[in-house]
Amino acid sequence: MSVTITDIETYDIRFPTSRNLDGSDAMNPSPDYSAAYVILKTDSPDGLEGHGLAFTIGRGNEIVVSAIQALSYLIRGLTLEYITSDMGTFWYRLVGDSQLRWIGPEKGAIHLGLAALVNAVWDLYAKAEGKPLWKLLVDMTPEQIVSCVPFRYIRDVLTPQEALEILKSNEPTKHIREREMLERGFPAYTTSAGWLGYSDDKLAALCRRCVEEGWSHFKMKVGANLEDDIRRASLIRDIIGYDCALMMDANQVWDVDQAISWMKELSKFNPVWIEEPTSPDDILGHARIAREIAPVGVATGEHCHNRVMFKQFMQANAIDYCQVDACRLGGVNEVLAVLLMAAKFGIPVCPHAGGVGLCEYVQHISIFDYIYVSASLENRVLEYVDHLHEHFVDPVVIRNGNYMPPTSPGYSITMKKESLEQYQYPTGIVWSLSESQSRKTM
Ligand SMILES: C[C@H](O)[C@@H](O)[C@@H](O)[C@H](O)C(=O)O
Ligand SMILES: [Mg+2]
Repeated sequence: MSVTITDIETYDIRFPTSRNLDGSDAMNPSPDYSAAYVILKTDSPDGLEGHGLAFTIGRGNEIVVSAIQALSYLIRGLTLEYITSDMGTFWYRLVGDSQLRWIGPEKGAIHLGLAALVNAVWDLYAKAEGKPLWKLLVDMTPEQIVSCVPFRYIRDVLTPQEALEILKSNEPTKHIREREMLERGFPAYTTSAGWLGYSDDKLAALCRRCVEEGWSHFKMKVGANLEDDIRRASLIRDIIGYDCALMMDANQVWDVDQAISWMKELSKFNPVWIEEPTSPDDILGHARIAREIAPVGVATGEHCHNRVMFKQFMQANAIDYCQVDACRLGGVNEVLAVLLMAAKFGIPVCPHAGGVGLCEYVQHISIFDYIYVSASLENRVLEYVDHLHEHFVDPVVIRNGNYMPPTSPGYSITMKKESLEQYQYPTGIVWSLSESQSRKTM
């Protein structure tokens, strides 16, 4: 039975995370985790909907909501059958609108809006098929997957034929890895303790709790002040020891030379990687940093806005870890392109998560990547952050520091109705109350 997308609803959802400095780092001292949220309404008698979001950190979320609205005419009235008969062409249709393309192309707010919409379509598709997204992808043939991938601009490093070969080589054994995932889950690391705005006491208490909960991989924020970084890294190492892995994240604050000298100081804490050491666009800068601070690895991706950027990072030996982001790239289709390129280059994919809904999204990506694309867990860990999961209908499940595969149909990104109401900006109760309180105290 065919399902038609009849309407597109958008929501500006913001959580006041800056009040506790959750999510704070050297570049972003007070983020309000936010979602430019979209619901695809359909004419299905059982109320089938597709949900998607793009993550932002507060102000400007309304711009991404406008981007979704601007793109929505390209989807309204289409049937799911028509879209899924050729997902690749559908993706080019969204990315190819000549007038909208001018304000990208394939980057910035317009691409974030596109990501929310594309992911909403995949959510709808997976729900209609009655499968979680990772399973929908795992059950596809290599040819079906390749037909979803945008190869434009990346054929010089990965042809459709090569992509097909990667998938075909893993197809006969994918059931073994699927069983393994269902039993053990996908290994994760936690960023929950290491936010820059947390006091030493809070940092220490959270690290202790994470060790008790079974975590063995930790990420801390660095980059604002070297003495603070050294003190905090010693504190963390005292608690987690040297058998656990420690990652560091500078969120783009350094120049290239500064990144190298700073990391020479911090390398005694044996970090696995330094993340976003400099501008996310400086591919050759990352390559130099990677050369000069090895064996500490270089990771980036949460601000890597399209597959072309990732292509060049990989070609230039500028990244050791590829941190794809489910809604910075243009949704599932473009993520598939990056997973396949990473497999060809032998670069581990460790997606960016946290934020709001990013953990819910990327668990599907990593599980699919392992089962069908990379077939390896070596050097692969998926980020986890313990915030805001209570707002989702189908929140992530963590067991012993591993993500357990979602079982409900869809992309796990559907937010609870009451959360959408309460956190809508600026009219939801959470924001209207704080507005009236601040007026009273003026
Ligand atoms: C502002 C955000 O919390 C960032 O600090 C966060 O995405 C971070 O870079 C991460 O890697 O989780
Ligand atoms: Mg980061």
